[in-house]
Amino acid sequence: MSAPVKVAVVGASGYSGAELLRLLLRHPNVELVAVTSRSLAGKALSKEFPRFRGVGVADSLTFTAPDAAALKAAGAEIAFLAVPHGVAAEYAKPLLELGLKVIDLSADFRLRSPALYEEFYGHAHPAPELLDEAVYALPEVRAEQIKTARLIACPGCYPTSILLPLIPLLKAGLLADTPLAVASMSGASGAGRKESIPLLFCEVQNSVRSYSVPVHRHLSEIGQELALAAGREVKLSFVPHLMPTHSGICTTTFAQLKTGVTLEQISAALHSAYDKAPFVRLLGVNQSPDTKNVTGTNFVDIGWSYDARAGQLILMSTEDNIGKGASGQAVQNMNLICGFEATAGLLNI
Ligand SMILES: NC(=O)C1=CN([C@@H]2O[C@H](COP(=O)(O)OP(=O)(O)OC[C@H]3O[C@@H](n4cnc5c(N)ncnc54)[C@H](OP(=O)(O)O)[C@@H]3O)[C@@H](O)[C@H]2O)C=CC1
Ligand SMILES: CC(=O)N[C@@H](CCC(=O)OP(=O)(O)O)C(=O)O
Repeated sequence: MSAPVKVAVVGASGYSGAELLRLLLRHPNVELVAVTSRSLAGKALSKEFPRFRGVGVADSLTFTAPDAAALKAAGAEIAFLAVPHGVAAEYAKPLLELGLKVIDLSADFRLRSPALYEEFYGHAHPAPELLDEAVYALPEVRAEQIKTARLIACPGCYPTSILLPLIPLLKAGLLADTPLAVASMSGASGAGRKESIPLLFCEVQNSVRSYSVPVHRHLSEIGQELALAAGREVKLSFVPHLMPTHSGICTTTFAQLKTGVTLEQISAALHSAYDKAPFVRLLGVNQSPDTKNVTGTNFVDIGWSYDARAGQLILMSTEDNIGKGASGQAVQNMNLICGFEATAGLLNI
């Protein structure tokens, strides 16, 4: 067996960072060499996350302050960036210059257009010169480009659940050119591990609420990727909701079929796209996916239905926001870059 790849996690104290640690500590082809956090620098990893005690190298790792040169000196070949957008680009630049590959979980390299980034993120792009080479890394859609990339932009959590059912249908030209409507619900870990009154247990429990209407920043990347799939602009409304769970995303999308298109054609397009995709589970017609079946995994479960009375196609998908929606997908991308088994380290259920 070849030597394991040496990896570092920047932002290892956050929710997606900790999920990366969980996956990487048990990955058969990976050696975790550095974990960073500004606030926890100097603290032992297994003191902050006792669940990792005794697992792999966890007991010998201590958080360090994030510094590109130090990660290089630790031997890292790949750096995962699990830090906020706006910040990630600042780390990506020196890491790439030092010869590391970068797998970014933030939104910094997802959009092709710096102007679109500025419109949706409220500040100028910190490293527009890197946008051309970054790959929007949905492994089921862009595997060949991911394999040779040195800068990976992992898709957002909501977008992953929305794009996977829609892309094959748009590519096959099965959907009418009418606006799509999308409603998604996310567990609270989607908002990150930060102090915030609206995210306190007592504020979140027994409550489901929509937010960021009418424009959530994920509309930018969803629109970009749907347009690439359809070869035309695709209009959509998107309403996210916060639900009182730790994690999980449940998405429902309403679309209209082109005249004459049947549900059998929808099923065929989805099966043709995903029958060989190890992390997309097609549940079938009138089958509702459930977040509890994907929590802690890298799976996306997809069901679909047709409401003949309203003339609406209904696409239903579930995933774990920090699994397939973030850290699982990031590891799936690493597996592609490194030529590992597609499922290496990811077949936890
Ligand atoms: N949570 C989720 O479901 C998903 C998250 N993402 C993306 O992943 C990234 C991380 O998200 P999440 O894990 O939720 O965030 P958290 O708030 O839970 O964690 C953020 C991490 O980044 C570190 N950090 C914060 N500011 C800086 C800074 N200026 N420089 C260096 N490190 C910093 C924090 O540690 P410290 O402050 O100690 O340095 C912490 O380790 C974000 O870009 C997010 O949008 C993507 C998909 C889903
Ligand atoms: C519940 C919740 O608050 N979710 C977050 C999802 C953010 C996220 O993870 O954003 P990226 O995927 O772009 O990195 C939000 O809506 O802002």
